[in-house]
Parts: sequence; C-alpha cells; structure tokens
Amino acid sequence: MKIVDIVETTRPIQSNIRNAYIDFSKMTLSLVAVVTDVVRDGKRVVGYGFNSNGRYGQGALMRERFLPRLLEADPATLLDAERDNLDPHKVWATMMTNEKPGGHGERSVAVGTIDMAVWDAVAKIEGKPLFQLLAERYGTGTPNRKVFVYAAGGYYWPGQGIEGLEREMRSYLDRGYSVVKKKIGGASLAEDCKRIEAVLKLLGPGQKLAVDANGRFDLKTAIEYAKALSQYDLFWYEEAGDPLDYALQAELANHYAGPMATGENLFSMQDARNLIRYGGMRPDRDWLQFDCALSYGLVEYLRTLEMLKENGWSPSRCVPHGGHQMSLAIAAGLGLGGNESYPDLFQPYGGFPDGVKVDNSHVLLPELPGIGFEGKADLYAEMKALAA
Ligand SMILES: O=C([O-])CC(=O)C(=O)O
Ligand SMILES: [Mg+2]
Repeated sequence: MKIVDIVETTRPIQSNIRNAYIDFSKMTLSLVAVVTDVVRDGKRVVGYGFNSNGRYGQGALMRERFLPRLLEADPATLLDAERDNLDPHKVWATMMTNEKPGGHGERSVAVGTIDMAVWDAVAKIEGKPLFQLLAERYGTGTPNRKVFVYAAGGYYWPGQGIEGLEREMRSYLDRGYSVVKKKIGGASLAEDCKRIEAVLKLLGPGQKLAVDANGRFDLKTAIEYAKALSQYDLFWYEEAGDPLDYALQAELANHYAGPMATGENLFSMQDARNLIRYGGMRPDRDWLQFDCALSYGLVEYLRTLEMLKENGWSPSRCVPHGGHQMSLAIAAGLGLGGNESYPDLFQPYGGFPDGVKVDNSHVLLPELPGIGFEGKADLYAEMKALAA
C-alpha cells in the first residue's frame, strides 16, 4: 500500500468580520487530499484535511518541502509495522526531515493539515471512525461520542450594533447551544461591557458567555479588563495577551479568579509546555485551546497530551480552537473537554455531519469511517472535486 498523490488547493474563507487583532477579509485555508492505492467498498481511499481559520493557506510550504519529502520517500518507510496501514508517526517524521527545532508557526500549519488527511485515510483503511481508532490505540478503548460544543461568534461586524449582536447570540441559543462566545478588545472597555451585558441578559439558567481578546492586551489593559470582567460570571476569559507572553498570563491569574483560556496560537508541544511551566494556568479551572490543525497535527497533539498528563493536567481541560471535525474526533476518542464551533462562519469547513443537532451544547457524533467528512454534503463536495 502507498500514497500515490497529495494535492492542495488554497480556498477563501473570508468574511466581513474582525476580532481585536485582525479582520478576515483575505482569510484562506489549505484543503488537502492524500490519495492512496487502497480500495475500500469499491472506492479508492482518499484522506482529507484542512487547516482552521487564522493562519491562512500553506500551499507554498507544502509544495516546496513537505509534499516532495513524502512523495519521494520509499513507500515502505511510511508503513505501520503492526498493521496493514500507513503509520502517521512515520509520515510525520518524514515530513519533518531536515527541519530545525523552534520557531513554530506556518510550517506547523502545513504539517498539521497533511497530518489530518493522513489520519482520515488511516481510519478509513481500518474501516472505522477516527474516534474509535483513537480510543483503541491511545485512550480507554471506548470513545464517548457525546461531545461538548460551544458557539463562537460575536465578532465586530460593520454596522452590527447591539441589536445585531443580540440577534446573533439568540440564534445560537435557539440552535441548542448553552455556551456562546463573543469578542472583546476591539472596542473600548466601556463599549465591550455594554455588549457583554446585552448578551448576559439573553442567557437563561445554565447558559454562559465566554469572551476572547485575541491576544490584544498589554498587561495593564489585561488587568483592567480582568477587574471589569470579574463582576460577570463568565465561562472563560480567553487569550488576554500575546500568546508567547507567559509572564503576562501568569500575572493575570493574580487578578482574575474565574476561568481563563488560551493556547490557540501555540503551535508545538514545546510551546504548550512553556505555557504549562510558566503561564500560571490552573488545572482546576482553566482551559487549553491548542488546535492540532495549526500545530503539526495529531501526532504532535498526542505529545502535548502526554506532556499535560506528566504535569497533572487532565485532557478534559482541553477545548481546542478551530471548529473542525478532526478535533471532535479527538475529543470523542481521547476524552477532551469539548470543541469549538462556529455556527455561521468559515463554511463549508466547520461544523458537523448533516443531521447532527446541538442539544444543551452537546453533539452526538455519528459512526462514519475516518473523520466523518463524507457525512457533510457541502464539505464533501469540495473535497471530492479536489480528488476522489
Ligand atoms: O477570531 C479568531 O481568530 C478565532 C479565535 O480566536 C477563536 O475562535 O477563538
Ligand atoms: Mg480565540
């Protein structure tokens, strides 16, 4: 068995939104297909992957370095020694040949996207859902198909106003979410507090709001916000300062007793480990948002989970960024605390297989081979057009 081709296309996922740091007017992602010579149910097995929003498509890096390394490797060196299948760890090591340590970012997205497609292919070759395969190989043996999801939105839209924000948040609640997220730091503190209070008024018992500053604040501003936010009972206060400013994050813990969240812009096990070592994050209440699609894929994420375990953190404190089905599968297979979801953004890439309903902020994953992309018609149409 072997990989016969890998193709990439860069696709727009732009919209008219902004967070405290960027707008999404030129946002793209890479969509990748890993084509194998394996046939299942009369069809060639093709694995698919894409990166989540925020870091743009990485076709240039893939074409220059990562795809040639895989396609030029002796196919036997990519095989699983114990199973008739590809070995994602060997594929990963081949992609990372002659790559120096450190400086994680961009290449971590290229590798993470290809890694997603490889795991999709591996689970399809094994004829089972990826969450089942992960539970058997790395977890308790039994997946939990019921996964917590929250609705991420509440961006700054031109002309949206408070009514528009309320309409948006109410529509998430109406669709079964009980945790919703909105942006902060893209307006004044006073204006942000008005927006927060407008959303809090919509919430019923058991429903919560999370806020996300997208790394915008210096320490002084992060603390000013922490003081103001402390009056609300928020689900979390996310990414207050620069993702690599561990001292800021650690100091913030002295000013904010409620849950904090961060990690979506840490792209390696080593960076995640520095957050755990130096960032003052509290395993009894805080949340970790590392996103495998941006950070060297699941092969690296398994290392991150191992590191967390060594440091006394449960995988249930992880709720990845990105809103993709790969993290849903990891959550179900390995006991993460849940996954992000963007009900109205970045389509057709985000979301769930067709027919999956959100109920009290949980979804039940269907038993589809691989990651489950074939269950989402609009997404699978894009994938099939790339390679089938
Ligand atoms: O706005 C973004 O860049 C996405 C983000 O932070 C999130 O989903 O938490
Ligand atoms: Mg965020």
